[in-house]
Amino acid sequence: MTTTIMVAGGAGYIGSHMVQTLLAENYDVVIVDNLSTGHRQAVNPQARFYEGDTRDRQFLEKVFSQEKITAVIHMDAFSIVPESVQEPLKYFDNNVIGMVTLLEAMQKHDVHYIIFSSTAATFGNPTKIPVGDTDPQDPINPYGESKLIMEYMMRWVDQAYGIKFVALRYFNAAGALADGSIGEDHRPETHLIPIILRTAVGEQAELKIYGDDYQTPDGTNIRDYVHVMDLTQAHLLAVQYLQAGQASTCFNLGSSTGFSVKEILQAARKITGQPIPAQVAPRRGGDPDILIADNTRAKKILGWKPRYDNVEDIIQTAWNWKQKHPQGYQD
Ligand SMILES: O=c1ccn([C@@H]2O[C@H](COP(=O)(O)OP(=O)(O)O[C@H]3O[C@H](CO)[C@H](O)[C@H](O)[C@H]3O)[C@@H](O)[C@H]2O)c(=O)[nH]1
Repeated sequence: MTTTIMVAGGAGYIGSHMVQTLLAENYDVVIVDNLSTGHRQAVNPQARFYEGDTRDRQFLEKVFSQEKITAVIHMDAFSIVPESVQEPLKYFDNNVIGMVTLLEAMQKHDVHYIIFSSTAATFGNPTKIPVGDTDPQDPINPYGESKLIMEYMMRWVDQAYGIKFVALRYFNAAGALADGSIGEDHRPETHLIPIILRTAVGEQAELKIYGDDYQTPDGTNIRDYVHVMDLTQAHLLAVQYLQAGQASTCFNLGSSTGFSVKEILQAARKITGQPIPAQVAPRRGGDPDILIADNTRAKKILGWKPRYDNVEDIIQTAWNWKQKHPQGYQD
């Protein structure tokens, strides 16, 4: 019997890669996306696409009535940290209210499984590195707070209605499908690797390195870059984990290796063969010194095996995408 999976946010960066992984594994896929940050061109034609907003009860009612959904992969959220600080209500409205209506529809239509895109931002400034799955969560921005609220909501909803969840807390999602056919296209773009590659092709004069006075060996922030296709594999395993009757839980998803901004820049210079000018600028604000995941539990319990263990390989896939789509998606 085919299993139908709804990907909320399936036209977004991670969502479009998720859809690709599910289709490759012969799942039947339903995409829900309002295209506010996703792209029509990123919608995989092999999936059934419903254009609409997860906060819209009538819209969700239509989708859940027409489709027999086994599990929801919820990747639909705003995720720009500085924007969330400027406009917190926009984040609580989109992220938290969207989760309320989605869980309501799931309850009404007897959908028992949800895999949720959470974030390292739920930890705030971590109490230790690497960050373990059960370490204290204390967000320092509304984006992280909204995702933590969503984690809590799912716990209560599981208790009340038996909807099982796996929350996957991504560290720094990066890279693209290896053939460069889909990739990362945020507007505005705030993420390090796409900005570096934009600088490599001369679209931007120089990379601004936001601070070199952090408590790290070269003074720049250290992050844990994890390939987007490795993230999607973890979601697939999480669906299977819940279908096997396992308990709701949360996992940190990262490579468990950290790279500084300067190290990423060096790796990108090597991959692209371009000089990529860079200049140290003031701190951007809200950046913890170091974020590295402890991925032991995800590996042990889900059987997750990240395939990209080399940051140059990750950057290479992002470069493939950039070279094939210099202007990103055309919609
Ligand atoms: O032009 C730039 C862009 C980024 N950086 C630096 O590069 C590092 C990575 O920045 P990103 O914006 O690529 O990623 P973040 O670590 O800020 O954010 C990621 O992790 C967050 C959780 O901590 C959220 O989940 C967020 O959505 C996700 O993209 C940071 O030290 C940042 O200061 C620069 O120096 N220059």
